[in-house]
Amino acid sequence: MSVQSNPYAPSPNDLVSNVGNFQLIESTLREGEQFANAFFSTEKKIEIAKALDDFGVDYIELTSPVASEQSRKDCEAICKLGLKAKILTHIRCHMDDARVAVETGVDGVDVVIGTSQFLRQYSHGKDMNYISKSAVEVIEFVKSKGLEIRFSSEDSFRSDIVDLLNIYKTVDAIGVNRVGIADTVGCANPRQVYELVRTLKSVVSCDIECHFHNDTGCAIGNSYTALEAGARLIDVSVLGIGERNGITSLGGLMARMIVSAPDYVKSKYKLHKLRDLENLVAEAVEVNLPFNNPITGFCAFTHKAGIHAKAILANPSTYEILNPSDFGMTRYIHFANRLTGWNAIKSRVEQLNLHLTDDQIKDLTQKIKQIGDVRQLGIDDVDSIIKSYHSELQ
Ligand SMILES: CC(=O)SCCNC(=O)CCNC(=O)[C@H](O)C(C)(C)COP(=O)(O)OP(=O)(O)OC[C@H]1O[C@@H](n2cnc3c(N)ncnc32)[C@H](O)[C@@H]1OP(=O)(O)O
Ligand SMILES: O=C(O)CCC(=O)C(=O)O
Ligand SMILES: [Zn+2]
Repeated sequence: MSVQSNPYAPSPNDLVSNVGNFQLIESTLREGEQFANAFFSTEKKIEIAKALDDFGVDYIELTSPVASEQSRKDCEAICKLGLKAKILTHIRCHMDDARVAVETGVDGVDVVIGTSQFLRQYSHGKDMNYISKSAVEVIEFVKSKGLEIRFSSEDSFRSDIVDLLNIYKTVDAIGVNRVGIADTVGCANPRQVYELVRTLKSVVSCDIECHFHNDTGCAIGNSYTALEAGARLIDVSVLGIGERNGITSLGGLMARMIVSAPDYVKSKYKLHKLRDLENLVAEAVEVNLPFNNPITGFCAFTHKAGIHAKAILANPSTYEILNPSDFGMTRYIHFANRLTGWNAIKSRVEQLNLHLTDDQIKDLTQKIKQIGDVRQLGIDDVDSIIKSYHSELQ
């Protein structure tokens, strides 16, 4: 059989794509703290930061140190842990915030200010001239302290494109490390993302980071498209927790990226730790893992209908684009239902170490379906139907 190249990988001729060379800014301890249910004690923040670091994220973003006294102390405590991931804090575009941030021990500062008409009018009330001046002042100050600095325009997709490009050009010219695009209200679609990132890439030389809210369900798709268009960094949080219904989820993005850049993703991230990480955060914010969560949802690798089960038993790739073992998970063939087929039942008979001919298994399958027509079946039910069918034949 000929070796086929991966159809989901970027084309080798696509020189702008960062699909196989992306970084994660993990924001569970910043955006995630804005999730309605979130309250993280200092100990819990430290536990989550260590788990994120162990998973392999590149950056950990923390709540602004001016949010509260304890937020500042927690930021300092996490900086002292000596993690491999770089520690960032996230502040308004204001010298008062910047002065506090640079004293916390962080490796870098993420600065943001709204550029859309909505935010200019109703949030901070400043015009583009003021925004540009304060951005330059904050960036030069943070740089003078030897720290990384990123400048981001909040609500980028509802901002005027000329305003956006001007401010990004200004900050790029003074040596900002990254610029950020933020889909603060989750309004952007993948095509708009591709166009904005490509346009921005043609006017700045620094890296581009993207932040996508999931109000309209596009966060993971938009993140992928941003990387295709040349963005380098994506903001994520565990389970996607954040303001409203949150942002790109770490696990969801891993699912997408392992398909397109398997070697990169597997070598960089400890994927088998994803489930523990998600359980840790889910428990901390008192939610269950969503049933349809990519990778770790309880049925993410469960195959039910007979047609699926037969093919999966023959070759899992028929109905799986992700390999559960890459994440320390296992697949499951759901045979105790009326949609089952004789191939699934045969597999169960073999697991029970029983011997029946194919014709007997087909007959047995019809009996299981008859019972499945009147009530929900459990594994134990079907196992006893199989066992009594078998013993009646003896
Ligand atoms: C889209 C995002 O998620 S951005 C990140 C959001 N994160 C946070 O808000 C962190 C938690 N926030 C807080 O603890 C508080 O809001 C603080 C400490 C930052 C500010 O608290 P307060 O001074 O009481 O102000 P309040 O929260 O009511 O209003 C926000 C203030 O920030 C100003 N502001 C808002 N965005 C920005 C910005 N990007 N740059 C500079 N100033 C800004 C507003 O003008 C307003 O100032 P005002 O008091 O002069 O009107
Ligand atoms: O700093 C950023 O880039 C994003 C800020 C934010 O959370 C948002 O705009 O939704
Ligand atoms: Zn956000």
